[in-house]
Amino acid sequence: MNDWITFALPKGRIMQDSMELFSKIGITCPEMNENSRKLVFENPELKLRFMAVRATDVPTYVEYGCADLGVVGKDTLLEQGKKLYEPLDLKFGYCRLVVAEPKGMENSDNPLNWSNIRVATKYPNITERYFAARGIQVELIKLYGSIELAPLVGLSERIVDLVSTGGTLKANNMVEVETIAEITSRLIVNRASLKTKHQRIRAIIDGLEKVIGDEVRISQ
Ligand SMILES: Nc1ncnc2c1ncn2[C@@H]1O[C@H](COP(=O)(O)OP(=O)(O)OP(=O)(O)O)[C@@H](O)[C@H]1O
Ligand SMILES: O=P(O)(O)OC[C@H]1O[C@H](OP(=O)(O)OP(=O)(O)O)[C@H](O)[C@@H]1O
Repeated sequence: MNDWITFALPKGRIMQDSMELFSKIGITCPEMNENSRKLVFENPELKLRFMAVRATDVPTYVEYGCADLGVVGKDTLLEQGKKLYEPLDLKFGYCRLVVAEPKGMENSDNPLNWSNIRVATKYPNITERYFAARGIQVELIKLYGSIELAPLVGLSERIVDLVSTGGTLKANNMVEVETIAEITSRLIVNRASLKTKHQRIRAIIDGLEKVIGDEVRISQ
């Protein structure tokens, strides 16, 4: 089995973009198109295996070598701070990590005057670091989803969360006040696999790099 390549892919929105990109360098898995509750899919002809995992668990599977390669949002990498080899920005999954607050509040609320604030977020480490660098003390409330609910019910006025279309903020009567980071999906690689399966992994990285470069050039 050691000549197989295993990918850890997040079950959510990144999965389809990942497989679309991989198909451009011949990495495919017809078994994944079947509707099932399976978590591992194989393409025996190409000796490829795909694991469908929670987005936040992708770095763990790659770190421990259960997967040779993984696709994960930069937000998750920044939050977890694991030392993983991250050779490629895959350029999809674009969104921004922002500070937001209820609409109207921004008129009287100058971020330069913040000294002690409460923030609800899925990203406590990034949030803590971001505000600490500016000398702002932050009381963190860790949530696991639907972050935009927090200000509506008085849990916290401010949130740190991802924004893509801006639709969720708007629907919940909130506005962005600061951008913390621009986010895209990244390819991550297990360091030992990079040595033991060097040829196959190098070919995948180089192939993807070329496809992404070509796409960027065409779109410019
Ligand atoms: N609205 C969005 N638009 C574009 N990309 C997004 C958006 N929200 C999240 N992402 C990116 O997709 C990644 C996975 O998000 P997804 O919603 O699929 O999983 P999740 O529910 O956040 O994670 P988990 O399953 O571990 O709780 C995020 O880490 C981020 O990089
Ligand atoms: O700007 P938009 O295009 O509206 O996207 C932003 C929303 O997408 C993500 O939530 P997700 O759908 O992952 O749900 P969750 O909050 O339950 O994690 C993010 O946490 C925002 O809530």
